[in-house]
Amino acid sequence: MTLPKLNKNQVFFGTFVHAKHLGELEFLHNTAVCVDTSGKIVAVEPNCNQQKTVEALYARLRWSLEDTSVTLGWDKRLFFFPGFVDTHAHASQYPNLGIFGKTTLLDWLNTYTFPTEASLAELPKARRVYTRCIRQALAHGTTTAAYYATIDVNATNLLADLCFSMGQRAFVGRVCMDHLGPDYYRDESADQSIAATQATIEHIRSIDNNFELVSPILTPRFAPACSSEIMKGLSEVQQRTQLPVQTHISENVNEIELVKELFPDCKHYADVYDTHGLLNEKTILAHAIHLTEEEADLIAKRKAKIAHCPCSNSALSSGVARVRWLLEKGIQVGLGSDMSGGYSPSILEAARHAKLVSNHLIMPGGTLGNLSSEERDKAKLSIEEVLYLATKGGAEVMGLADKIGTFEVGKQWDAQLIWTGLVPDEVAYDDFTTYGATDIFGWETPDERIAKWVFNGDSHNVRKVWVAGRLVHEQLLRKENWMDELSANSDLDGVGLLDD
Ligand SMILES: O=c1[nH]c(=O)c2nc[nH]c2[nH]1
Ligand SMILES: [Zn+2]
Repeated sequence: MTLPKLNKNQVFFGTFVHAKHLGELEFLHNTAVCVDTSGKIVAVEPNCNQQKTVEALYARLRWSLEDTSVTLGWDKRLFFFPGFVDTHAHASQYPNLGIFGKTTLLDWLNTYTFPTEASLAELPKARRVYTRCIRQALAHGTTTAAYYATIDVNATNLLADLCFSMGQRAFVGRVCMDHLGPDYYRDESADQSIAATQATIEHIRSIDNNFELVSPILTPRFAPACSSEIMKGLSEVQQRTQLPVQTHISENVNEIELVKELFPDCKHYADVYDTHGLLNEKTILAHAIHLTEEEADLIAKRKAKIAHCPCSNSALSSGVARVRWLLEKGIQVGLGSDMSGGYSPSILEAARHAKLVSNHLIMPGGTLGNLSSEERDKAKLSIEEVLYLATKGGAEVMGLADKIGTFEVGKQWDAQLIWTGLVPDEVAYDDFTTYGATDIFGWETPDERIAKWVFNGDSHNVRKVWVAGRLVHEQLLRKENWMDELSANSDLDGVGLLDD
């Protein structure tokens, strides 16, 4: 199968905000973005006048009014933002969001995680869990995700089917683990694990043969759960298929001790993956908290990527990753929800948490608390930086930077429409939608509006979400065309409409 073409071209009008470079947000006001029927951006026209632009653009693109649908975002409380990229998420752990008590990694796996993952061999349950996971991720603006499923082939295939049918761009990995896991949840052997992985690759090829939307990803769970044979086998599959790889590294101090015991001939944790042929530019390593200088240098040399998972790192008391240090080594970093080590499906939550834990790192008593004040200030991440990690950084980590992450000609229309105002009572479904948490008065600068959204926003701000040009989520409101009416009546300075 291939993705069917859309039946219309599309033009989106309004303000577009994106991060083309680390630490910089670009605001494109009064802009039109044109998307063709393959979901690709074919024109970005700043400073446009709606009527004139439509006429000129349609002439240039040879589009006609009948073939084109228009989405208006003419209101200062609205902006388009690139869809979020979740570089590390366990879809199979979705029912456990928020449930972790006082556990740390290794007892958390045994207490909560392995029983839940094993239970998804029951396909009706897997369907419920995966459907709700994808729906929530889309509703939070996540247009692309790197998912771990479980060891079960049928349930993994089901996750891939659901991503494809619900329209989420995804990497879907069958979890490989022939060691450490309990008897009831472990691969029988390395050979069986590789054959099962191969079966999921074939299945995904059968639903999306060019891996346009959904792609397989090789998924050795983490070194302590994998024999040398399984890792070597997966490396051979990777050399043959060029598929991406995802795994965990250096998350927890007890885990690192375990890796030393299990692989005494390896120099360190990163060396385990390197000597088994799994450390290369297609590898996504989650956490990377306690890496040594030598490990980080090796990761940089191999061009492997890092999924920073701050919500999980805090929830499981794992530690604080030194993101600035990783970035300065030239390592590409994205954000991961790591549900359900992380407590939230939201990459906006991961972004705000990434900012806050970078402050923790340099507080008195923090890992970098003894640095000079200049160096401490540098270690902190800015809002612009965490939004870059949430979008373009994530795209780089997933090897998709030529396709997604910013609003540029040639990229796919993977986007979210964000609303930062109040919603009239007659339109909202509940009080929370009416009042929201992002309360814009109207006097804020564009940067301040973004800051208020980053620290107070959630899925209530996400009005519409598109992947590859397809509308995949729309927030339910009582009055369906409320947004269009608002834009049509807006004088571009509509803030204050609802003020007391
Ligand atoms: O955060 C994590 N979640 C997991 O499921 C896992 N498995 C191994 N290591 C892990 N870390
Ligand atoms: Zn994880």
